[in-house]
Amino acid sequence: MSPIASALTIAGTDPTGGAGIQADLKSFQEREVYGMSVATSIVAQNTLGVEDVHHLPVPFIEKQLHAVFHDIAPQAVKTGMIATSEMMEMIAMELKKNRMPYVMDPVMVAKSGHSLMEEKTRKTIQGSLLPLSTVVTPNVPEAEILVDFPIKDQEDAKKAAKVIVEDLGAQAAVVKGGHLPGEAIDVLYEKKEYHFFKSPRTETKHTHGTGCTFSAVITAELAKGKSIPEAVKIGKDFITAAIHYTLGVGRGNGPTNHWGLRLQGVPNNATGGNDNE
Ligand SMILES: Nc1ncnc2c1ncn2[C@@H]1O[C@H](COP(=O)(O)OP(=O)(O)OP(=O)(O)O)[C@@H](O)[C@H]1O
Ligand SMILES: Cc1ncc(COP(=O)(O)O)c(N)n1
Repeated sequence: MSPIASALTIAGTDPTGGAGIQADLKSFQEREVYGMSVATSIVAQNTLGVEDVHHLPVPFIEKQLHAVFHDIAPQAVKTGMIATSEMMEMIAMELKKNRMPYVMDPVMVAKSGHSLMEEKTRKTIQGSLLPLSTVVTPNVPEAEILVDFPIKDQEDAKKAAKVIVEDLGAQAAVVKGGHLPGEAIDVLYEKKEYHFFKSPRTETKHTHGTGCTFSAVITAELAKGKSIPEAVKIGKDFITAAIHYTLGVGRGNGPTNHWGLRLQGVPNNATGGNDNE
């Protein structure tokens, strides 16, 4: 067993720290997992919206990945914003060479409405990254694109999670309930079973980066060797507290509180890494 667990995020940036790589690193740190990051796109954004996006050249993203893999082997990896098919195909090749638990957050559109993924890339996912994933964590609009049918309620979310696993080839899928009315219920489908993770809905506009944070915590817990349902449970508790203990930062849709769960006195369960070498 490695002395400590480490995790890698491959994603876009948010200079205001609420979403993307910055939110992922804060989440890894809170779970006492050593965090590493590879940037795919530099995004000029804040809590008011996305101003501009600069994609890094694919060979440069590849160099960053090599820099990590040649030095510190992570025990788990996640992807967030992967804007182009070329990026996606290169990352898929690297993940095939470096196998470890892999969480895919299929980021497509920012809450502010700005597209973070080219239209044609939405289809590339299915043939490249999705079948490699240990857990896929779409929100409702993303799941609708992946499965190609509307999701109006929990029954539809259940169907979608099953299709993502049984037809599209992910090991497990969590369809998040943030965009459905009522309680915030996330549906996990894994090993032919459903698990439901429920929390009251907090009435707030400060939900910037909730999906990034949730999937980063799942990644951190898989790096420690937790099972998928255990990791999702911790992810859900973490994001529920992060939304509840709002910081009130920012002029728009503010970030969540990454130390919210700590305020409830919940231990981080730090353990050694899950050896997958
Ligand atoms: N208002 C809320 N109150 C409580 N939980 C919420 C709320 N909104 C979202 N959640 C929870 O937050 C997590 C992320 O869900 P959401 O559907 O917002 O993801 P997302 O749209 O991908 O997020 P983002 O695009 O901001 O990264 C899920 O566990 C969801 O249930
Ligand atoms: C780099 C990056 N990744 C993901 C999101 C999604 O977060 P949200 O939907 O809350 O804007 C984002 N805004 N920026």
